[in-house]
Amino acid sequence: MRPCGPVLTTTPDFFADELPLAGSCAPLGVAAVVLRGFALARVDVLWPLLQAVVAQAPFRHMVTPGGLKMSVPLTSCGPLGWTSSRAGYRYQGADPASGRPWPAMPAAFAALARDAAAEAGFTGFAPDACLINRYLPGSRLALHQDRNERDFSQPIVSVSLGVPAVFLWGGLQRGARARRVPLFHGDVAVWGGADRLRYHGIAPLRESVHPLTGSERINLTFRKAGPA
Ligand SMILES: O=C(O)CCC(=O)C(=O)O
Ligand SMILES: [Fe+2]
Repeated sequence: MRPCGPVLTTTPDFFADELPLAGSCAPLGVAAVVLRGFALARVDVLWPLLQAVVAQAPFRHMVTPGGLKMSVPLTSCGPLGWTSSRAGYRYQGADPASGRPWPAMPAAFAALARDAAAEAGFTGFAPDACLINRYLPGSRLALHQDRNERDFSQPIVSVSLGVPAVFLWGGLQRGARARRVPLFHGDVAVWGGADRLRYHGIAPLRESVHPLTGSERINLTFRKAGPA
């Protein structure tokens, strides 16, 4: 992993501080890092590809196994898509809303995930799932582990677009105190190895405006979900 500077623990004024951070890197753990602005130079390519994915598989609110409507609507691309329902959390090859396969993962998405993983020390990352979350002001994601994947030797690569958010970075136990780490447009968080099962979440999104996404934050989470 490349050398990392100190973690930014306060939220600076949005956007004014975004560009100076680009290219720096903030350690989250022994095998976890935020690569500041890693995706920025690729956004012009990623954004229209994302619109095409969402046109085929629109965002939808899923229901938790406990019967609650999730506050963050989501969709997926790639061979496998993460789903939640009364029956539990699982990866599926078809979009339950349409019965059709999820849209293909654009090559530029997979390349970004591979390159960010390599930058963080995980070479050869080949995601088979890209979960896409859409946050509106007030949307949040409760602390959770990403643990529906088969192979925990593979990292998680998480790309932030649009309005900044506060990433809650916890421990290996649910009760551990979570650090608050701001994530900006273009930042890529990567966690694996000893940090692969760290609890994490997103604090309620603040009201803000970004030139690309308006009041929204979009997150792309790349995983290797299926068998090797
Ligand atoms: O939106 C984020 O940055 C995190 C998303 C996440 O943890 C998930 O979808 O499992
Ligand atoms: Fe997660």
